[in-house]
Formats: sequence, C-alpha cells, structure tokens
Amino acid sequence: MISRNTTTLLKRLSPTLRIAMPNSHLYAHHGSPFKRTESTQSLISLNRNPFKITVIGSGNWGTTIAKVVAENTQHFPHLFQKDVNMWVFQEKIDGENLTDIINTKHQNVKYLPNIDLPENLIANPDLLDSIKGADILVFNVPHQFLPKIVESLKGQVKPWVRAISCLKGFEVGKKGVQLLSSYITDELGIQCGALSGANLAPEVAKEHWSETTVAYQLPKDYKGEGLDVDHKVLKALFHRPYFHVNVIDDVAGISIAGALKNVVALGCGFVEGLGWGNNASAAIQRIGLGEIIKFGQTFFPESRVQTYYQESAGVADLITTCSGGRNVKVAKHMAKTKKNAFEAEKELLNGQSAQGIITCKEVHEWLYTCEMTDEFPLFEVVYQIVYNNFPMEGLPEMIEELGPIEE
Ligand SMILES: NC(=O)C1=CN([C@@H]2O[C@H](COP(=O)(O)OP(=O)(O)OC[C@H]3O[C@@H](n4cnc5c(N)ncnc54)[C@H](O)[C@@H]3O)[C@@H](O)[C@H]2O)C=CC1
Ligand SMILES: O=C(CO)COP(=O)(O)O
Repeated sequence: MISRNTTTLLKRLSPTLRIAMPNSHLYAHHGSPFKRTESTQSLISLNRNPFKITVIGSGNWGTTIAKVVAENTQHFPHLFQKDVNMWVFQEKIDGENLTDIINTKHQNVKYLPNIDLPENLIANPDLLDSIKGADILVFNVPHQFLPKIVESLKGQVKPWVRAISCLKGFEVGKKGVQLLSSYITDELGIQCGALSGANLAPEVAKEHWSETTVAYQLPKDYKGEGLDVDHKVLKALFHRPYFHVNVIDDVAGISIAGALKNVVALGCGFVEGLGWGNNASAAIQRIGLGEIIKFGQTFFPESRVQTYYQESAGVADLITTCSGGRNVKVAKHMAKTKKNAFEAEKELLNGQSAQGIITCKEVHEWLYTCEMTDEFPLFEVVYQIVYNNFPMEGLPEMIEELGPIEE
C-alpha cells in the first residue's frame, strides 16, 4: 500500500526525476526530492538587521562551504546580508593574486577548480578587514593554521558574534585535548558550534546530494528568536537542496567523529595500499568506530553515542572518507611508494591537507599523557606507522597485541 502522501509526492516528483536523475545538479534548484522536513526558513522573521557572514578559509572545503552560504544569503535576504566575505590566505597563481582571480573569474582555480562561485562571494586577503561587521564567523581552515588565525583575531571580535567550526581535528595543549569549537570559544570569547558530516568537498561543490550535521548550543547570553543565531537560522544558512542539514546540540559528538575518522582513514589507506582488499578495510573501520566511540565516552562524556550512527557526522563520514577521501589516498600512496606521509601529501594534494597526519600525532600525545595508548590500538599503530616507520604489514598483530577494546 502506498500512502496518499507518498502518491502525491511521487506525482509531484516523477517528471523531475525522470528527466534529471542522472545529473543531480539539474534538479537541485527545482525543489528537493530529498526533503526530510518542511522548510521553516521562510517563516523566520528577524527583529534585527540581517546577519552578515564571513567564511574564514578558502581551501577545498572552505570554498565549498562559502559557495553554499553565499547561495543561501541570496536566497534569504530577510535573514542574511547578500555579500559574503571569504578570507583567503593569499598566494600567487601564475603571478596573479588568488583573491583577484576569485573576484574576477569567480572560481578558486587552485583549491576548487572548475566550480563556479556566486558573485556575491567576495575574497579578501585581509583577515581583520574580512570580519568587519560580521555577525556569524564560519571557520574552515586546516586545523594546524587555526591557532595563528585565532591569535590575530583576539580582541577584535565582539562577544555577541557567533561562530561555526567546519574544521576536523583537535587542539592539544595546556588544557589537554580540546574540541576546536571550544578552543575558539575560549580564545575569542564567542559561542561556537560545529558542522561535520559525510561531505567530500568536490561532491558537495558539484551539488551532488549529501547530508551534514550542524551542532550548536544556545549561549547564556542568547537574545531570543528573531534576534540571535539559533538552530533555525543555522539551518537556513547551510541547508541547500543538494546539502541536507540536520541541526542538533551534540557539538562534542560530531566534532570527535569528524576528527578521528581521519586517523581511521589512514589505516584503511595502508591496508588498501598493501592490496589487502575490502575485508581488511572493513575491519579497520569496525575497530576505528569502536575507538572513536570509546574516545568520546572517555574524554568527552557529554557526547552522545547515538550521534555516531544517527547523524551524517559519524559512521557515514567514516565510510565516505575511507572510500574516497584525501587521507585514504595519501596512506595508499605511502603504502605503494614507501614515501613518508608528508611527501605523499605534497605529491598528491597540491597544497591541500590530509588532517589525519597531524591528528594521529595529537591523539597519540594526549593518550600517552594519559597512559592510555594501549587502549586505542588502531590510533596508536597509525601514529607509529606515520611517525616511527613501523611496518604497515605489522598492523593486525599490533592491534591484536595491544588488546581488544574494553566494553
Ligand atoms: N576537503 C574536504 O573534503 C573536507 C574538509 N573538511 C575539513 O575542513 C577543514 C579545511 O579543509 P580544506 O578547506 O579542505 O583545506 P585544504 O586541505 O584545501 O587546505 C588548503 C587551504 O589551506 C590554506 N593555507 C595554506 N597555508 C596556510 C597558512 N599558513 N595559514 C592559513 N591557511 C593556509 C590554503 O590557503 C588553502 O586555503 C579541514 O579541517 C578539513 O578536515 C571537512 C569536510 C570535507
Ligand atoms: O572530511 C571529509 C569528508 O567528510 C574529507 O575527508 P578527507 O580530508 O580525507 O578528504
């Protein structure tokens, strides 16, 4: 039996699906066949000026998210100021500033080639100028560059500004292991949530359907609906017909999942590069998921186990990264060529970053401090392979030796 709602939906969608299904970007702008919930965006009314957005970062994901945001600011002029600033770490491409290329050709030819960007996305090489008047900061840089950026922003950001971190990684320092959103909050004194999901940037940039999770907790100084950033505003900012957003509270859960799946992906790349096939890769992902959940429960007890399997950030992100992400590619290349991680990253990624290389070191340092490296054998063996030339072929024995994951 097909319900009346389903029949109506099928009738509504069938012409679109028949014509457009092979090439998803064609239907992306004509209503969404994947809509899970009714749109609430048009119902939001603001009792303040529309929010001004700045995206800090312009790499592969930084530029993609800036594109998403700039499309939505065009779409919701009652909520957002149309022009979106994107801070670009300046570099020359054939003698020309990357910012000038982005602002005239409307493509990021180095980090997101062949993708047209909205004309209301303005590249700016001056960090402080780019955040002038911004109400919402979207952080999106490889996480090794975050401390320097945050240092430059200290004292320059008003306390009522809100932020979302799209970064995948941790900050390990004096305060132990920290979520990057908490690090931003602590350093800049602003509320910060996170966006994380099964989101290979090139696919999102081509407007192929995917899901993501945004997590945000209302701050103590929340000004109220229509006056401040909340879940509805964030859904309006990030949701697109091809990029489906679910907004939740569990910032820790989605951040841990996003950071640690990059370490697991290196493990998958090693076994794939050794030619061990799908069973070995699945084994790494199973063990990895267990360690991700255990890490969360041990060090961030506020994170929810359900997040890992109910949200795009979690198992889905693990699967997509281990199938086609940069970390898996770099690790495969290491296995095949015997190059080290940094050489492989440089050779393959044209300036992009495989964040698992740094994250596995940060995780090792933290676990070592806690005398818990043995309890996370996969994370530890990945670190040993990357930094101490431990032979990849010894990976199964090392995992076995360090012991099974405790219940
Ligand atoms: N690319 C992807 O598919 C996805 C990436 N992410 C996460 O998003 C974050 C950002 O990644 P991407 O945008 O892909 O970056 P990327 O890997 O493309 O890195 C290149 C960016 O780093 C910048 N950069 C280089 N040196 C710098 C310096 N000294 N200071 C500041 N910036 C510098 C470059 O200008 C460029 O914008 C990472 O944490 C990543 O894990 C999350 C989801 C998907
Ligand atoms: O985070 C990602 C997909 O969600 C991207 O993974 P990689 O950095 O391994 O490409």
